[in-house]
Amino acid sequence: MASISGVCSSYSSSALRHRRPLLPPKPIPSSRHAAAIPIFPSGRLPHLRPPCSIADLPRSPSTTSSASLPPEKKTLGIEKDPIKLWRRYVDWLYQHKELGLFLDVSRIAFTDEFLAEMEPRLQKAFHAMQELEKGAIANPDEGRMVGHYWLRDPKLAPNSFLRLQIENTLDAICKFADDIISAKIKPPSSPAGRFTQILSVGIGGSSLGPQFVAEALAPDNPPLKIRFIDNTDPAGIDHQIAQLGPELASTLVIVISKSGGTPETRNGLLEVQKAFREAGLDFSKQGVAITQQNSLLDNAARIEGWLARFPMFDWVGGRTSEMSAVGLLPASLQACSSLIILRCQGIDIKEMLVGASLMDEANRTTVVRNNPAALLALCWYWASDGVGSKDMVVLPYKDSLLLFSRYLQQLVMESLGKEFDLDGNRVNQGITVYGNKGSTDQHAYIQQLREGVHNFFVTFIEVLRDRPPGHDWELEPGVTCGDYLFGMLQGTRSALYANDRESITVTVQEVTPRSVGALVALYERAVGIYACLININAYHQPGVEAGKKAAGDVLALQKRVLSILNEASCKEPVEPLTLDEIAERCHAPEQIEMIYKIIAHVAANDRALIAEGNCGSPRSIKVFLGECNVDELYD
Ligand SMILES: O=P(O)(O)OC[C@H]1O[C@H](O)[C@H](O)[C@@H](O)[C@@H]1O
Repeated sequence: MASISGVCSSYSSSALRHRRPLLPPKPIPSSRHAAAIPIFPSGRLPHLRPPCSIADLPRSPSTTSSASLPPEKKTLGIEKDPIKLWRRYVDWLYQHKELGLFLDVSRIAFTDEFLAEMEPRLQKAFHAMQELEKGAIANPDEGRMVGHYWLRDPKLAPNSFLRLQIENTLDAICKFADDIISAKIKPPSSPAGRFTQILSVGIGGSSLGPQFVAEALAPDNPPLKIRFIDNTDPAGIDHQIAQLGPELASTLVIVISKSGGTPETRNGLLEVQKAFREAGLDFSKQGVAITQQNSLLDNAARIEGWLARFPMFDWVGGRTSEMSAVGLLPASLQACSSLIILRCQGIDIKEMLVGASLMDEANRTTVVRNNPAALLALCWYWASDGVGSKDMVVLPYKDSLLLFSRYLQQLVMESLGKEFDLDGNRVNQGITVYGNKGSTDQHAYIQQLREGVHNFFVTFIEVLRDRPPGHDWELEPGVTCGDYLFGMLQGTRSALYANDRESITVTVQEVTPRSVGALVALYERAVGIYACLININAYHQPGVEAGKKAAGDVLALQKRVLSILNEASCKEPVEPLTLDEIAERCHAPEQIEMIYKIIAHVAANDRALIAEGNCGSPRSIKVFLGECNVDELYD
């Protein structure tokens, strides 16, 4: 049995959010004072970027710009006169009639000068987006097209092969969902005679969209309830499997991974398959894969004869895959009331696609004030000086939209958070996104937003319809519960603005498949346009690879450590080793800290490793294995 004295098992991971120090409030010269251009800490000049160089965009030489102002000047420029503000509100209010969606940018204090300056850059961004939609290699590093817009309008796909792939996949999803919901396809050994649970195994873009949509749109008591494994945390996985209990026999497991080789997803699958084996169930009769053709996952699913396989396309990125099989299959399975199961359908995925397609259409106009995604990108640029100097706090005032900010966190931060621009300059770009929901968050951190460090702008998401018709009542004369929610949103917006905190408000009538599709499409396009404005590739994620590689190195080192300990523990008498000795025998003296952490972790997990000494003073520790495995091969 493993044991280690002290507090070795209390290691905690570091904070999730990476914060960049704010730029010092140096004066930024206007174009009329171009001579005194300040050098920023990273050596970059945030307002002097060339246009987006996606595809074959013409490159214009850098020009001096006053596209944004330092914080103190912006504050001075914030309009407070209510009548002038009302005029600004009316002047700038964007409405999408068919979608019932409004965008209010009046509480972002951009100036006419800023608009004029951004206009040519936005036109270049529009051109780049047109090229992207036509099939340009918009992800140059990976040599890939970027085709998520085709998913909701397949006729836009650059050739008929791709169009058919999209259409056929959608047909296959609808048919499969119908067959599952109507119990035409059943689990082999469930007394229920139909699937009753869905377990989605995936991470990042292969999970965040489905989680967001399930939270937003799933019916109250769906006959097919969805749950998620989105980590390699064994306790978290156990928790999900334990909650399924005997219903594992009627669980449809959807394994989602574009690459088909993501370790967390593979581990989740292996854990679930083990649970199936232990329950005497045949996983292949209940497993579905969504992945690229011929990936490791695809091959395993094919060889093992899983229930179904659906394709992920090379030209759809994980974080923009909600309208592919990744998002549509889980959504289409989340059916309504079990009483009418034979006539019941899941979340209306076609409506989601319509919402996204209508929003895409609106975002194709080159008239900036009529283009909601461009307006968002413009506001982001203004509010964060085009360098991410302010964070984006996303506050939907609707419980069902709780996961929108989490979904946007990946979409925005993985797309925009880049070290280099398209010309190879080090820019360390990005915008930090966080938020949960209002008014809940008013009782958590709004205090700081109102009065504390001024390093953010807010996006309120407002939903006009409080609850389905016929259910409302007045809990005070003339006031409903929903009126309170409305009041909280409006009050917070006003209170923040009164203290010079800028905000955007997106309003939808209701949370429906259509409005959810529209919101996804709105932010996808805003990210694309903003990426063009700051001249970065929004469609790759080179930084993620570094962490994955480092994790692989840690596991390789762990195998070496265990192998060396095994060798020493097989000696007669057993030879306990100090950390220095282990590091030396691993030929990795520089890795001694990691070796210490590996030993502490293994020791905390009953893995036959004995560490004597006080973990508070690592040099005193001596380690050996409680069992010698002569045949054990750790490499
Ligand atoms: O879908 P997968 O290939 O399993 O990838 C899952 C996730 O992996 C990486 O972390 C990427 O940075 C994400 O963009 C991606 O969504």
